[in-house]
Amino acid sequence: MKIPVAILGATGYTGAELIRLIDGHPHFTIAHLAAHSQAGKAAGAVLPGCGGRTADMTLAAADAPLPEAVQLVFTALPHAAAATSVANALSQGKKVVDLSADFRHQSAAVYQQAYAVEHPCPELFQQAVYGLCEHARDRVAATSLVANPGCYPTSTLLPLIPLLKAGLLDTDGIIVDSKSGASGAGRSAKTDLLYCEINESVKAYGMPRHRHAWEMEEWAEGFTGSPVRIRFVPHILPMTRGMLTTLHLSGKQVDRWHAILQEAYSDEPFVRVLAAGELPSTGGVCGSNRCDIGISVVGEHEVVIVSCIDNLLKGAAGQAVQNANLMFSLDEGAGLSVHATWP
Ligand SMILES: NC(=O)C1=CN([C@@H]2O[C@H](COP(=O)(O)OP(=O)(O)OC[C@H]3O[C@@H](n4cnc5c(N)ncnc54)[C@H](OP(=O)(O)O)[C@@H]3O)[C@@H](O)[C@H]2O)C=CC1
Ligand SMILES: CC(=O)N[C@@H](CCC(=O)OP(=O)(O)O)C(=O)O
Repeated sequence: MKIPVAILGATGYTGAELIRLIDGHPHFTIAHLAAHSQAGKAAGAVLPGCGGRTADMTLAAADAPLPEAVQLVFTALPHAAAATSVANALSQGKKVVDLSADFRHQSAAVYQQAYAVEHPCPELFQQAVYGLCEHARDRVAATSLVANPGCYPTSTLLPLIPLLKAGLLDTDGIIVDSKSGASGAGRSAKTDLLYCEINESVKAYGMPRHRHAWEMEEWAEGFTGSPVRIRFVPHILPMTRGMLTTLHLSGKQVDRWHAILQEAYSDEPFVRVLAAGELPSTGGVCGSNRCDIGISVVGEHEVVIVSCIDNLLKGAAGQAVQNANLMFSLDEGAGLSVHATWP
């Protein structure tokens, strides 16, 4: 018997990716799909990529009661809107993986600083686990609420955490420069994301402090005990999906850093540390749940690290399924691919 799953926010980009992953999953099955402005329509009428019998499912309203049989709920809703759906699902005894930012912070004060809105249910912060799977397995397995990490923080924290743990990084003034495909901004139309405005163009945004800078700093310290100061500049590129993050780092014993990262992730199917000096590309990871990390020593104390993920997979729906697998004591890689859709 497969485990029945609900996806709230099924008509968005991450929702569509969740449908694809859950429909192909050996242990989960889709029992309920919900949307907001598109509620009442068939999934296939709103999602051109959705096929099979799932395309005929009617989209419920995001706040409609969940079927009793549902054991797991993915909330792929905008931040602030997600929190109340999460609270409702938990009160009905469901496990929840929340893809929004609503439970990624440890205090309402930090959330409010980063998102400029008051949190609707801060009492749930206590039970939320920040689901960066490779560093939070045991806690994820033991909770009913996983806060799925943001895409930029995932691509930043995976290379940073082992080096911080080794105590070799200068922690003051880490520069994180990221590039994202336009699907990172979601499906709702925004004028600055029109084809004519992003095609043949690259732009930086989110300055002076993008909301993910708080998340990166909070969890770099949360996982390692080392307070860090991060200057983060995101960019949007004229491509659909993929994320490339370049970290400009300094510290000591830089000749050891490659080995430290390799050792940290040698048994991890979804994190690949490339040979010394080799750098990754988004094309090498898109379609997979992998994070590829490349490292280049550029001075006696200076290093450039480049990490790549698919923002919709390891940066969102893929990591969400990885977390769900852990919550249900399944094979962590069930339903996920280590292979990209290359070329
Ligand atoms: N895109 C990405 O790469 C990543 C996204 N995320 C996060 O995942 C969540 C979903 O993102 P994404 O799929 O890109 O978003 P989209 O904008 O593509 O989709 C949003 C979804 O939420 C529904 N929705 C919109 N407004 C409301 C509302 N007020 N109440 C309830 N439901 C609503 C929409 O329904 P309808 O279509 O019916 O209006 C749609 O299903 C967000 O919190 C986002 O920050 C996290 C990591 C990466
Ligand atoms: C390109 C783009 O706009 N990206 C989004 C980040 C992706 C996202 O959805 O953010 P969460 O991970 O916090 O949910 C942004 O900068 O706000």
